[in-house]
Amino acid sequence: MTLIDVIGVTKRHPGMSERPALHRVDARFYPGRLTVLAGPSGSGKTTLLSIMGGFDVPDSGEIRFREPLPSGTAPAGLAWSDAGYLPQALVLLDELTVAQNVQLPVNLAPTPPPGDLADPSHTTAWLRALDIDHLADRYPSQTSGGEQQRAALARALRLRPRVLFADEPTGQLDPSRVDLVTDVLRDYAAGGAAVIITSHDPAVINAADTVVTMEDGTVVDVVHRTGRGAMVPKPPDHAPTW
Ligand SMILES: Nc1ncnc2c1ncn2[C@@H]1O[C@H](COP(=O)(O)OP(=O)(O)OP(=O)(O)O)[C@@H](O)[C@H]1O
Repeated sequence: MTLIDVIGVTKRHPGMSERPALHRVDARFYPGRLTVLAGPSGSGKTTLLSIMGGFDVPDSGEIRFREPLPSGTAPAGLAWSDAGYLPQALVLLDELTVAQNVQLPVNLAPTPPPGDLADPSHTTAWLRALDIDHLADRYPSQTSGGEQQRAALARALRLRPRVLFADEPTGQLDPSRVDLVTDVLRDYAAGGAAVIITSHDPAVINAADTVVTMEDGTVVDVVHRTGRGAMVPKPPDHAPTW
């Protein structure tokens, strides 16, 4: 079963007169998989991700969420516990420390998170997993771009969302940290979440369970892997549109 269906989505940004950013895009996203949106610069990856995450709206077409996501909800209505989003711009708050930034979704949640999820030990665990626990008490401006990127990823994962959207999550990292973050994303997906990211990095694309390749605002190829390196053209329940 899919978790997210993208159905006939077209998007023309303001000022785009000719080719739209997305043209009748159909795509399906599955839980338990790390999916990479790949393709050349300007092919529409960020636009698709931001529409799925509720930061932009399509001109036509729709995004459908399936259980356990709240079906019938528009992307902008998703809670942080449903969907975490890592934008390219990171948007860390400068007046909060790294740890406080990561804890922020707990403090902003309209209802208390379940179990002990509010406990700051979860923030510490994400900081440790992403190798930035030694920076917990620094302010973002006192950290490197790659460290800020990992802090923003920890924040997106903090409420253990069922889907994670991440725009170029390794774009500012050196190769060893690319491997670390890729492993974290793979492990998180293996726990049952849909992890959907954009990337140009061959190492990240190679580690993906599914690679959706875009060109000129359309999906031109979808490859699912059964295990590392083993490629299959389609999953068993795959629909003919893919
Ligand atoms: N806010 C905007 N206003 C006008 N055009 C935009 C805007 N955002 C994106 N575009 C255009 O839409 C198209 C798709 O852009 P998008 O950012 O989705 O591509 P991308 O595949 O994510 O690129 P990259 O790999 O460089 O991040 C491009 O032609 C881009 O110039």
